[in-house]
Amino acid sequence: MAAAARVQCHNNTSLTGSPLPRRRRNSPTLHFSPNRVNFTPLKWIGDGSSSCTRMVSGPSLKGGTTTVRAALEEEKKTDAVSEVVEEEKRFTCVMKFGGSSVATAERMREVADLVLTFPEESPVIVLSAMGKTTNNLLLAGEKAVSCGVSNASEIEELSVIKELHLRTVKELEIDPSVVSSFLEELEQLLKGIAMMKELTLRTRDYLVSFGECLSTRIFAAYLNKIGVKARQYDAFEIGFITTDDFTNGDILEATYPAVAKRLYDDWMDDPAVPVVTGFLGKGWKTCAVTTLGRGGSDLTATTIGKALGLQEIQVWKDVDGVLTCDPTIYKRATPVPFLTFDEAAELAYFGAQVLHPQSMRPAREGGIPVRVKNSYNPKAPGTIITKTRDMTKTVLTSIVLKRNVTMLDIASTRMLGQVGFLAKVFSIFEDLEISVDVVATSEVSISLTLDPSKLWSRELIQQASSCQILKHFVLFRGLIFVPCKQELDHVVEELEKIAVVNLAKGRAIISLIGNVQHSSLILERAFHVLWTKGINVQMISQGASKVNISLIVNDAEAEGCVEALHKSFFESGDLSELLIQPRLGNGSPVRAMQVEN
Ligand SMILES: Nc1ncnc2c1ncn2[C@@H]1O[C@H](COP(=O)(O)OP(=O)(O)O)[C@@H](O)[C@H]1O
Ligand SMILES: N[C@@H](CC(=O)OP(=O)(O)O)C(=O)O
Repeated sequence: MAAAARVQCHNNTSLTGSPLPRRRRNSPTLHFSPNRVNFTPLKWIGDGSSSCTRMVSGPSLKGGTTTVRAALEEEKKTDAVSEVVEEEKRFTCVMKFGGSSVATAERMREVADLVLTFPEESPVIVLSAMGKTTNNLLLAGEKAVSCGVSNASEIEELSVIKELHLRTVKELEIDPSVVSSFLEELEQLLKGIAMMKELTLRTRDYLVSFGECLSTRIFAAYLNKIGVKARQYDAFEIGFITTDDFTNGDILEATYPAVAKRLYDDWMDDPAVPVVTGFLGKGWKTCAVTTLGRGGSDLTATTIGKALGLQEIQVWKDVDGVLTCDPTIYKRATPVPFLTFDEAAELAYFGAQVLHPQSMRPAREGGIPVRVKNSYNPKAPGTIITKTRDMTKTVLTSIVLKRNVTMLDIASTRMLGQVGFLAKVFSIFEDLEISVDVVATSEVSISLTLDPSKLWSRELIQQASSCQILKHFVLFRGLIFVPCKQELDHVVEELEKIAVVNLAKGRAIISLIGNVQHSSLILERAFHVLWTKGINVQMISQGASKVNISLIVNDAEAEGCVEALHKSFFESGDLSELLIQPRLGNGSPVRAMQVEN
């Protein structure tokens, strides 16, 4: 990113393959140059030949501007030049900042500085809600259901949200009216929930949307204040169309052209850095605000990346990239420099909070690299995620833990043949809208695990830090979900019509993300480690994705397993050396001669 991007084109030939819609011509040509805290004319450097070269950034403005004018006059605004001029208006990247990156006024300032340190970029900014605001909104909503209308204004989390946002605008010295009407509306909404004594999924999505609506308004106002022209956008107003699955909306195809058109049209009319709400969309039938699932701002960023055909998607977090395991589980986790979309998607699906499970899809489809960076440590190289990478020396990339998993062993009562049996089992899960994570089958039985975030009631009770009985609950993004016994009983009841069911709670999935081409080496290591610790693996599955091997163990033992596995795979020498030294059963390397034989 440090080097200036150069785009070369030949006169009278258009730039081919541009994913951008055609735009009005002859509009003023503007370039995002944050060093000057304003937009400046782009620079051109004529090379005297039949081709012209556009310098996207560089030290001198003067000569470049003259050259543009000369070129425009000389060429009488030929198609080729017009195309180059249009090309210049492209956004180059999307920069998404998560809640931890914009948790306070100071952090917002740092993020603005960070954006300004990339003068060669013409970014679209995506923001999440400040700090823990989404969790606080959810908790406030839950409390409102039972607190009574007269107490709704006193909900502790509402005060925390108000205080944080008012303090932030004050510290950033921007007009409080940017947030005040939203905060009043939020209070009214909580009173409404208290009056109805009900919090539907639709209302819940509307409620949490306040977080991103507030953070983006503050940040855009701050950029404007420091002289960088910025424009705030609510994603649900600019074409983010989703399914009507409240709390878990899926982005629909219509989103891509709609978002591209809106952002480009606005830029052409009045150039300004777009600051877009992450996480939010609009249901295509209901037209109500939807959310993309927790952590959904990553998906917003990759969707914009694909829509605009950008060069890069950056997701800025509070860690030095994707790490070899969750640093809150084992602190000696280290950054993984390169990942494929498949590895990242698998890692996210199997529980690594660092990325939204669906977020890799648009990036993969658009072939756009995703860079995971640390906004607290921008110098760290981070992780770059691309379609392919050299896997020859890769054994294991990362270890992911998904906790509080329920495992079901389902054995056929032989009322159905094998094919009918599997189909019936899965149709039961489909009817009950319960996701299955890991599956292992034999002719007459099937073992599987259920996705805890789907299975367990959405009822929130309290924040993790104050809970004494953590082990009995699903912990998800700092919130605790109480188990919904009814839901589970219902699954078992349905399955028992065709099978004998054994239900085991308190399990964990340890996913080994890596090169499954070397599965024997991975499994040999993993089983050796677990055997040494006296741990029995209860189920194993090698995913069709070719990047994941999942092991099911008791939840209580899971963290210890991750730590031991991490030590063995990442802290005891370079495993790739073993790839050219196949081992004998006793663990000793085979001699080169024997390999050749
Ligand atoms: N393999 C992993 N690599 C990096 N972070 C991980 C991993 N697994 C879990 N995490 C957690 O994900 C967090 C970052 O994700 P998230 O909280 O969604 O960031 P943000 O809110 O900034 O987008 C980290 O602080 C870390 O605790
Ligand atoms: N604010 C939403 C969306 C999001 O993406 O957040 P973050 O980027 O902080 O993970 C959430 O907490 O789920």
